[in-house]
Amino acid sequence: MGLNNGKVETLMSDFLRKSGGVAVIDGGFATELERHGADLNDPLWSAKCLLTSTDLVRQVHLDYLEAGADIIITASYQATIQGFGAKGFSKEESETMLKRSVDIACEARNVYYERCSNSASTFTSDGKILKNRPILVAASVGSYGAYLADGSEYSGDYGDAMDLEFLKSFHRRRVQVLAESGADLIAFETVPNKIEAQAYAELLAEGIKIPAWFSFNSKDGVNVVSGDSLIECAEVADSCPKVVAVGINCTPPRFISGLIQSIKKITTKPILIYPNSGENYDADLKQWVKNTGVPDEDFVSYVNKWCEIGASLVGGCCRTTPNTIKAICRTLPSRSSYMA
Ligand code: MET
Ligand SMILES: [Zn+2]
Repeated sequence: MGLNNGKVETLMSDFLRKSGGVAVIDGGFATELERHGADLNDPLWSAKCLLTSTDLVRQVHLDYLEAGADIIITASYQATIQGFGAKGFSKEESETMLKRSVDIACEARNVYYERCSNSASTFTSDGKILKNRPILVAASVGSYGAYLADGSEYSGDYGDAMDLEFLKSFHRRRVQVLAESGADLIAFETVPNKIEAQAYAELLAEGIKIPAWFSFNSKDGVNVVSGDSLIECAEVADSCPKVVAVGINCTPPRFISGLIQSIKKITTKPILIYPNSGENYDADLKQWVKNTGVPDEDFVSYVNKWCEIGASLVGGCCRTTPNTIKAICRTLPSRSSYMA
């Protein structure tokens, strides 16, 4: 076992200890860019802003840090070499764009640390949190379904012909580039099925030098969106030494407690959760629509319960905002010490 392995495996436990046991992940990234006027109706979705609006990308990262997030997730969710290629970019240019997503997040972290050291208090009059603390940059990898940009990250249905080698070769170079980019870890987000989890696990074993988290999505509170067993998906993550946290994102808040209970039966790794606002994505309309089922009242009121039953990383996904993250920080006992 090389030097790096030791560091890889303890990154998250060290970070959580320094963060007081619970760490805060940022909130919706793409939907926050949209709230600021970005038009993401494009196969690249949020990654389009890596081409057109890098200042806005940096600003949204900074807004989340100032709202109290300890982990910021890069704009690379839908950034793929194949997706950039379809727009006429060369392989080299596409790789530069992937690296840029990490550079921008690291720049935001540097600006934030500067603001912290120049500020007399940790809580400014306009409600910003300027507290020097460990901050991680997580390089986002969205699924093959996200690249397809047809909503299939919410169906997980890649057809019967899909195979593991295809998915591995689809993601391989992207994962290698992000792993060498200066990010602290890779966030495999919104993983919709078991075969994609297996592909990621096998890619990590190909000499990737940074750790990763696996975060699945569910639309029934029992299985992942494809209908594959969440337990089996989480077992894939659990068996992978470089995976330092397992959990759920972009899933309605009302399902989260049950999903945490399932995951904790099969792993002792830290559990992460960052639900969406409880609305559903309509792939045809390309819009988030209110669901007609059980209402998801302000999910912040559930956060301490989720931590009591086993979550140690909490944030928000689509349609959540810096205000959501601020409210999460305010409600966590370990964080309220430096909140006004
Ligand atoms: N980190 C990504 C974002 O917030 C996750 C999207 S889930 C569809 O944009
Ligand atoms: Zn989401």
